[in-house]
Amino acid sequence: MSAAKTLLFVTSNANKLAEVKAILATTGITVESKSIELIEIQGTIEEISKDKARRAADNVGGPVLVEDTALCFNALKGLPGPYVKHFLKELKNDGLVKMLAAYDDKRAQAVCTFAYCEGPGQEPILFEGRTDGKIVRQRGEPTFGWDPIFEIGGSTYAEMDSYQKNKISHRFKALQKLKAWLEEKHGGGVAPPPAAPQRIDRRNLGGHEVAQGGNFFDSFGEEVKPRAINIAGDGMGIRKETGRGWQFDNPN
Ligand SMILES: O=c1nc[nH]c2c1ncn2[C@H]1C[C@H](O)[C@@H](COP(=O)(O)OP(=O)(O)OP(=O)(O)O)O1
Ligand SMILES: [Mg+2]
Repeated sequence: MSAAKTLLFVTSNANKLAEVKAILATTGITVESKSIELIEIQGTIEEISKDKARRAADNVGGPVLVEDTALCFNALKGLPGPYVKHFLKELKNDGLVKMLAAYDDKRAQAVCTFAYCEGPGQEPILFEGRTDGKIVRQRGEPTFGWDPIFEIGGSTYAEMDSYQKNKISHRFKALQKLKAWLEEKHGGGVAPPPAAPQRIDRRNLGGHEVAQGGNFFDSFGEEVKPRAINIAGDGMGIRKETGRGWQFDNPN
């Protein structure tokens, strides 16, 4: 069976989903989603992504796409890497910055690894994207994970609008490879992107879309309840219920 033009992206992260949808919006590939918090093993980035894909395929009983993101500090030989989620949860961005205080080398790599698995028992295929940057003190809106501390070309990811980030990001680069592979599989059947890419504000995650899959979690381990709400009458947003009350953002 050939790869489908509709992908079922299994993730618990609403921000990832929003970026994947934005990046693939003009390609003719439809992204459906299911929110499952998959067990993540210890190992290399590749081993973790493949295992995640197998678990997701077993869970849904069909073709799935998953993704694992790592943030690799040069001075720390690639750590925290795929374990960055736990570091971020406990130490926050400020603590991640402090981890490099003893080192002059602030270089880091953002690594995105998509794993596509055709179904239970099938070998997952990997598509990896890497973006070089450096770790700086927080700048920009803390909308998505470690975006405020990852700087490239003078701006942190968090200081860029979604269009800028999605042009250079680790996720974009990985999806380019996935797209090329799908095009090959379909013999050119996937539509090429139109000239002008769609501009999507990644702070407005589209409550309707992300709400379909179930529950999402942020990097701090708190459940995010996507709701369709209208902020100032000009967009959709996410309403986040935390122990501290309601917030209108989703920082994971
Ligand atoms: O572009 C990004 N910019 C900033 N932060 C990011 C990005 N992409 C992932 N992140 C954060 C989310 C999580 O704290 C960790 C990856 O962990 P990771 O296991 O891949 O994500 P997750 O558990 O939130 O979702 P999933 O259900 O797809 O595994 O880095
Ligand atoms: Mg995860």
